[in-house]
Amino acid sequence: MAGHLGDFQLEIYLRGLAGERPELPVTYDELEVAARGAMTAEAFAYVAGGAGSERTLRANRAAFDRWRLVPRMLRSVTDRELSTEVLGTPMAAPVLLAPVGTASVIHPDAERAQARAAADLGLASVLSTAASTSMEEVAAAAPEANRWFQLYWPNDPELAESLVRRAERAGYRAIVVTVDTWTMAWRPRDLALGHLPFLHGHGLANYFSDPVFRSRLAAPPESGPEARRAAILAFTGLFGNPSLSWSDLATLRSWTTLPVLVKGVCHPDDARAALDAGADGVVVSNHGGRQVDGARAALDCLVDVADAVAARGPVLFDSGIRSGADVLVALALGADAVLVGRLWAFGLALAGHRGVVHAMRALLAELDLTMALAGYRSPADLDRRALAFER
Ligand SMILES: Cc1cc2nc3c(=O)[nH]c(=O)nc-3n(C[C@H](O)[C@H](O)[C@H](O)COP(=O)(O)O)c2cc1C
Ligand SMILES: O=C(O)C(=O)c1ccccc1
Repeated sequence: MAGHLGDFQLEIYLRGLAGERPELPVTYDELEVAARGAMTAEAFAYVAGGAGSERTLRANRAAFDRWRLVPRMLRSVTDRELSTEVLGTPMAAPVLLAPVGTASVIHPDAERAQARAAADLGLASVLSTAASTSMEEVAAAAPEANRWFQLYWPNDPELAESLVRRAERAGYRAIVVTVDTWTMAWRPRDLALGHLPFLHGHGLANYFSDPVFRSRLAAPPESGPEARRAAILAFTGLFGNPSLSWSDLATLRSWTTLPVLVKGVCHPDDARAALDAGADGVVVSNHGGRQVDGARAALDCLVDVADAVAARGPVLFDSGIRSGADVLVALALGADAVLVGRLWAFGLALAGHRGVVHAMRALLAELDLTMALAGYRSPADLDRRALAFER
């Protein structure tokens, strides 16, 4: 039988027959519990936590529970196709590994493991600006991976341009500019521990390796503890840019020929503004509930944004995807692909590269099996008629 992504299920049962239990959990909730035991309290708070009272973190989940698939039967689902292409990037399934900054607090292999896992599975992977491995090192570690670069647009325009040009040179295939995080939100779990990873030097590799950033320093960061502290402080001073407006997207466009996606769109008017300003696509996201506490669930924003964008460009979605069934719901509501953040991060915490592959394979297997059991052969066949809304 030609390989289905769902074959991971059979593989697990066959190993069970040989007396072996899966070493790692197959559900998000159990991955999170296990990952908690494998991480420092600080790292777990940082990854699992959200903004404020975490209302939006919870709302992201609650929104999924209101949509139910209405399975269809006897529709000949032997030949299934999950692969797709988004803005010229092929992917084995409409699932990307979301940018997760300062991943070295989670596991030393961090973004290398992210990109290598994506390559192993044929998925696309989005590298954070706030990575603990430079974009060139990640490219060298996973040259065959389909890599996109996520831009935190700094308030130093020359640095912004340098980051974008480096990404294009290093073979990244799209720029994902994140617009919901020009500063870190009020995050009580991190505040309670008084801990922010980048103040400890995590997630700064793209800055410390950048010629423009380095030219702003009195001494190179590696020349001693004092210089390193000064470089970290310089980073905090230029990380975000609250003065940006939609018209600035044209400047970003002028730096690169790569497709540009705007990540962090919730309002349909912002989706239109992004496309009017020259973006090629949008990512509906509330940053996994980490930025605006009280913000509407990302899934509830998806419907309105998908309607506003119509066929003008791809609509990607993240914030709250925990299972293959969740992926189906987001696709049926109009997403062309989804990103997952914490899921791969917890896999990383448990077993590095192997853990990321495991967590993603479990998601893809459930996606494939649930899609087929619900009567669909490919994501393109899904639309809102696949769902019922439960109050
Ligand atoms: C620990 C952590 C770090 C993150 N860092 C970034 C980042 O550097 N850049 C970015 O655009 N989004 C970042 N995000 C947001 C994710 O890209 C994504 O929007 C979010 O995790 C999706 O929600 P999920 O975790 O429910 O899948 C981060 C999320 C987490 C959990
Ligand atoms: O923590 C985050 O959500 C995030 O996006 C971020 C921002 C700056 C540095 C590292 C991560």
